[in-house]
Amino acid sequence: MPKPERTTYYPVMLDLKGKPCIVIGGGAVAERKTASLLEAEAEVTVVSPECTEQLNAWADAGVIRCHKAEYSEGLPELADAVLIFAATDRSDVNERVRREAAALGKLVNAADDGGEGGFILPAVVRRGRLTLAVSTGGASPGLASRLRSQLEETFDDAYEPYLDLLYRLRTMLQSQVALPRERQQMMRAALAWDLLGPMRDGRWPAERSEELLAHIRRQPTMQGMMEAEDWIRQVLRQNGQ
Ligand SMILES: C[C@@]1(CC(=O)O)c2cc3[nH]c(cc4nc(cc5[nH]c(cc(n2)[C@H]1CCC(=O)O)[C@@](C)(CC(=O)O)[C@@H]5CCC(=O)O)C(CC(=O)O)=C4CCC(=O)O)c(CCC(=O)O)c3CC(=O)O
Ligand SMILES: NC(=O)C1=CN([C@@H]2O[C@H](COP(=O)(O)OP(=O)(O)OC[C@H]3O[C@@H](n4cnc5c(N)ncnc54)[C@H](O)[C@@H]3O)[C@@H](O)[C@H]2O)C=CC1
Repeated sequence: MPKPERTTYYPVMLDLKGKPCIVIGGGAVAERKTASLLEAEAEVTVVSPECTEQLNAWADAGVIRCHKAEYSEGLPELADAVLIFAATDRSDVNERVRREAAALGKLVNAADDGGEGGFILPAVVRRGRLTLAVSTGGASPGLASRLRSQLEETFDDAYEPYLDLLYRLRTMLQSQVALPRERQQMMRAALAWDLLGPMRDGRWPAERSEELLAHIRRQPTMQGMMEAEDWIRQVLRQNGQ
């Protein structure tokens, strides 16, 4: 069988907080794209004569801006947008959005093509600071969705406090340990403690993380990390390992 053409997409994590984005169309697909933009705290404008109940509720609550009109070229919101989404059920309209975006040198996501507009969306799992994204490059969005469900089972809520602890530890070491090599060594030691399991099964309650951080703050060296490790072992033994 001849190998069909394949695009190698470039994955990035965008910070869209407070950034203007525009969604053309107001159906189920537009709602899903808008929901993920809101999760990222983007400023969303929707342009569509008809909108889903949820989109209307967001507009009424002032969470998004909504223009109840058909798309037409030259919208200032489109020119200002960092990202553009064409999500109507009319391929001719989506194509016009794609052309206008291209003329402005902007990236566009078109819901009805295999990614010609510049970018496609992955299926996403979030656990606090952890983001897992799955893409099949447009080959099978349904499979991307199924894999996302599987990941949701494997990667549970324990990752949220676990990553919060790692984040706070890393931030502390960045300000207290001057040598990057020593910091890296200390972070490797912290990862090896593998506190995820104990956080999951209740052997490591949240206040223990505070105590651990205080301990390392008092002695931000490899020696301090080794002593912290002994203390962790003791805590876990007490809590019935
Ligand atoms: C190229 C891409 C462009 C883009 O939209 O970014 C695109 C395109 C198209 N999707 C279609 C159909 C479906 N899309 C989904 C679901 C999702 N689609 C998403 C992304 C993408 N969809 C991008 C590629 C992603 C990748 O492959 O990696 C997800 C991951 C993310 C999101 O949308 O936020 C989200 C899952 C979220 C989750 O569950 O977590 C389902 C399943 C369902 O609804 O349950 C179906 C029906 C089953 C099926 O067809 O597989 C059609 C055909 C329409 C038709 O037949 O008319 C097209 C158009 C075409 O292929 O030309
Ligand atoms: N990328 C994806 O994940 C998926 C993409 N699709 C594609 O996305 C398209 C849209 O799907 P749904 O949201 O389910 O359709 P829908 O029929 O629920 O919504 C279509 C929306 O487009 C709006 N619209 C129509 N003409 C317009 C215009 N001239 N200007 C502005 N808005 C206009 C309508 O008001 C309506 O809100 C489908 O036709 C299909 O091609 C479908 C499923 C998944």
